[in-house]
Amino acid sequence: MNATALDVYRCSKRFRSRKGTAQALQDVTFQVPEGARCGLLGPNGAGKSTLIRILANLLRPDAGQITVLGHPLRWGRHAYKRQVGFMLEDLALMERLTGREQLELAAQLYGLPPDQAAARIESLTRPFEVATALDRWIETYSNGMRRQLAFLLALLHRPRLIVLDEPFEAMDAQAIEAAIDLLHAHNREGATLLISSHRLDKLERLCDYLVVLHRGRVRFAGPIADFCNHLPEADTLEAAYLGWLRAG
Ligand SMILES: Nc1ncnc2c1ncn2[C@@H]1O[C@H](COP(=O)(O)OP(=O)(O)OP(=O)(O)O)[C@@H](O)[C@H]1O
Repeated sequence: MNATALDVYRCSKRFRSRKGTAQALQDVTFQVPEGARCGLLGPNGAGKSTLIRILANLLRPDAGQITVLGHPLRWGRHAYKRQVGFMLEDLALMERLTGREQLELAAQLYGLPPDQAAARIESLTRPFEVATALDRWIETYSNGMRRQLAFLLALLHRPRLIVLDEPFEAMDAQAIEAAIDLLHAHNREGATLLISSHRLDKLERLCDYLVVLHRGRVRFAGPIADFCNHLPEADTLEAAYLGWLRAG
C-alpha cells in the first residue's frame, strides 16, 4: 500500500469579521496517497483556497491535525518547505525582479548550485511564452505570463508534493498543455499532486484521485473512477460533477 503524502484530520477554520462569520472549513478529513494526482474540487467558496493556504502555513487552522510527507504541520514552522512546491491564489511575485532573477533567487533559497539552477530554468521555461521574457521585469508581464512564472516556481526544486491553486487560470491553451505535460512528468518521477481547479476537463486528464469540498466539508475523497461510478450515465468528470451537485 502507498504511504500517505498528505493527511488532513478534522481541520476547521472560521473567519470572523464585523459583518459576521464564515465557516470556511469544518472537520475536513482526507488523505492523499503518495504518488497520487489529486484534484481538489468544489463550488466557489467551498474552502479550497483556505485549505491550501493552511497547508502553506499562511493561515492557522482553528482545529485539526495535518501531516505533510510525514511531518506534522506546526504553525510558523517549515520543516518540509523544501519538499513542497506551492502556487497560491496570491502569486506573490517580486515585480522589480526579472523572471530569471526571481527563478534564480528561489533556486538559491532551495540550495540549487548556480549551474544546475541555470540548466533547470532553461529546460523548465522552454515550452512557455514566459521564456521569451525572462530578462524583463515581472512588472511588465501579462497575466498569463505571471501565472506561468508562478507555476514554474512551484516546480523548480523538484518537490515531492506539488500544491497548486487554480494553476490554469489565465494560461493560454499551449501553456496549459505544457503545464499538464510537466505535471505528468514530475508525477512519473514520484511527485504527488494536489491541484485545485474549476477546469474539470483538464483535471480529468491529469488526475486519478479527487477530493470534493462543499460548504467547507469533504463530500468525497477517493479515486476519480469511484466518484464517476456514482453517476454511470455521465461520460465525463464534468458531467458527473454537475450531476452530483444537482443531486445535492
Ligand atoms: N480572509 C477572509 N475573511 C473572511 N472570509 C473569508 C476569508 N477568506 C475566505 N473567506 C470565506 O471562506 C469561505 C471559503 O473561501 P475560499 O476562498 O477558501 O473558497 P474557494 O473554494 O477557494 O472558492 P473559489 O472557488 O471561489 O476560489 C468563503 O465563504 C469565503 O468568503
